[in-house]
Amino acid sequence: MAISLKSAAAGFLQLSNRNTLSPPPRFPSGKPFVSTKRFTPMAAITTAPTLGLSDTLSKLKKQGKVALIPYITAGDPDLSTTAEALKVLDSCGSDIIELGVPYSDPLADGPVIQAAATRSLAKGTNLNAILSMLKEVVPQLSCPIALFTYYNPILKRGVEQFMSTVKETGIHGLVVPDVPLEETEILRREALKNKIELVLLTTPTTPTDRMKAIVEASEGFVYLVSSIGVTGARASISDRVQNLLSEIKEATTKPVAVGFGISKPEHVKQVAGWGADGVIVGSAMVKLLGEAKSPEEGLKELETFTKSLKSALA
Ligand SMILES: O=P(O)(O)OC[C@@H](O)[C@@H](O)c1c[nH]c2ccccc12
Repeated sequence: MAISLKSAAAGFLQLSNRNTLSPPPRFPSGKPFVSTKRFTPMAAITTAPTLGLSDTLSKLKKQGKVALIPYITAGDPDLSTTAEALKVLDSCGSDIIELGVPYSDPLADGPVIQAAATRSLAKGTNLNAILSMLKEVVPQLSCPIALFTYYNPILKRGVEQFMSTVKETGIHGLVVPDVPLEETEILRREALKNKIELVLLTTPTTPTDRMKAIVEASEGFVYLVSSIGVTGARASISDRVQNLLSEIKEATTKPVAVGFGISKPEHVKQVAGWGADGVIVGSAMVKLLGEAKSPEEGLKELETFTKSLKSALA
């Protein structure tokens, strides 16, 4: 079941109007992730710590570049492939990677990401397994990771516990699409305490004063949702994004990344040309990985696709 992001005008998704959040999902009892691939400890020790989200984006801005920000769903088709996919995305020039925690009720997701979450949960993927995988893989990456989760898995674990556990993995950012602005205070406080950048989202139907509050509170970058509705590749990107970008840029000097629907090199070029500091591509990446004939096939297609998007930003 997906709800239109139109309702996000009141904050994010209308979940804030719920008296009680739906019961948190029961995470399957997946085994902790144990990679078959070992990295040489020296690589981990000598790798310079990666920059955070905002530092990465301001460095790119100084170079006159726009960030490529892929999203993939953790555990689809499986966690070992996710670990390899993070390395492929990093080596193909991704500047930030959004890693999605699969959730049983992904209200803002379209069919591709919903199906990926269902497959991943059916495989037994859970937050603990994702975090142990990240502990192993993050030191091998040169780009920062932003963990992407709905609000419930955070509430289930407790905000303080969630933030400190997540910080131990070395990730830099957090994106929570359905946290109502009114409830971000505790999230922001705990995120700041753990030096995690909490990214907030604004949409085409968010009233200007609310957009300004969101932009003010957002860390790392501001996520501009390009169109109403749910995630999913679109044939074209609305040129309304250009005006939305200028409105936001009048309100802040923080970097703004655009997501929703972007699925081709020409989309990437267009959105970058409209002044975006980052371009987010999710469903198109998830489809390649999750629907390939084999994990190896999916990783190869992911590499080719990511390189095509990267060259569109050159
Ligand atoms: O899938 P798309 O249309 O390329 O959009 C990016 C999106 O996948 C990613 O940022 C995301 C995944 N799930 C979300 C839920 C809400 C907002 C954003 C997201």
